[in-house]
Amino acid sequence: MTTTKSFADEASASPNTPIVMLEEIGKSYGSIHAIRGVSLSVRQGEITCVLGDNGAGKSTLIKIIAGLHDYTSGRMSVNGEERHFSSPRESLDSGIATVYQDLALAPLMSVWRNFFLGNELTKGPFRQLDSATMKRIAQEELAKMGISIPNLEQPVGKLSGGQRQCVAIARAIHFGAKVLILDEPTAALGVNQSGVVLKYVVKARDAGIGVIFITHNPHHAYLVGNHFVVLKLGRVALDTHRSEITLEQLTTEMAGGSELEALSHELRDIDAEVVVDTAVEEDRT
Ligand SMILES: Nc1ncnc2c1ncn2[C@@H]1O[C@H](COP(=O)(O)OP(=O)(O)OP(=O)(O)O)[C@@H](O)[C@H]1O
Repeated sequence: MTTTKSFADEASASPNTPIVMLEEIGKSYGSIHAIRGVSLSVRQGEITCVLGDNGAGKSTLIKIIAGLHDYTSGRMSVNGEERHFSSPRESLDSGIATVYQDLALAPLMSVWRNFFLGNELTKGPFRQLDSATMKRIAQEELAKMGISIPNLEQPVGKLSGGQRQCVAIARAIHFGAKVLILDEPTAALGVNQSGVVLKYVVKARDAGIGVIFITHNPHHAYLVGNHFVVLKLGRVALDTHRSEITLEQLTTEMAGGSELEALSHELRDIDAEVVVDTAVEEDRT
């Protein structure tokens, strides 16, 4: 299916209607079920955090929404319309921008060139690059997000990891993203840099974007999230609103939650058996 509607056409959608909705989505690779029965809603001006350990199915979920893989069961709708993306371009044209951990930036190119990478502005009959306008817009857009990069001529590779994430987020918003998928944006960053990125994630939300924040860090998720979905072995283990969970509960859930509790019971039982066995041994002697 290749309907490519601009999100500008969807301005009348109610803020409470999910922009992207996954219902019981599943994806199998042959006999391997990467995810099963996953439901998720992304709403305007909300941050939905998707948490999960390695192999939980986070990447698979991103790939489906970003148009890299089709799903094999369930239903995905964008603005109420069922969609099966067959390319990343289709997802992007539907207003969904994905910022990957390894960022699609060209490290040796200047910050402003990276900002317009693939969307360059031209002028005149010979379509020369309109560098002056691109620099001005990049400066304005970054300033709007509160991102201060004094020299936009410097190669983007010279920026800190956090600044690079911020440039990628600002770029996605400028080019009309209504949904922003952030793939572990703080995974490779220290505390300060993570803080900078989380601030811009909140700014994106406040600009009315629906954010999907993929992370394995419950502390980062809880700082910014409105909604939390924990994936385990490809299934939803927890789906809850911020008002219904504390950071401690979220952290416990991520650390293994009920499995840890079951394990501690088992260990206690083993302990008790050892005590009984020892007592019996002592009685015999
Ligand atoms: N192309 C594939 N072919 C076969 N199995 C796959 C494929 N991609 C993912 N899987 C399996 O699906 C499950 C979910 O993987 P996925 O990469 O989505 O998890 P993840 O939460 O993103 O993990 P990580 O944080 O380690 O990247 C895993 O068991 C994985 O081995």
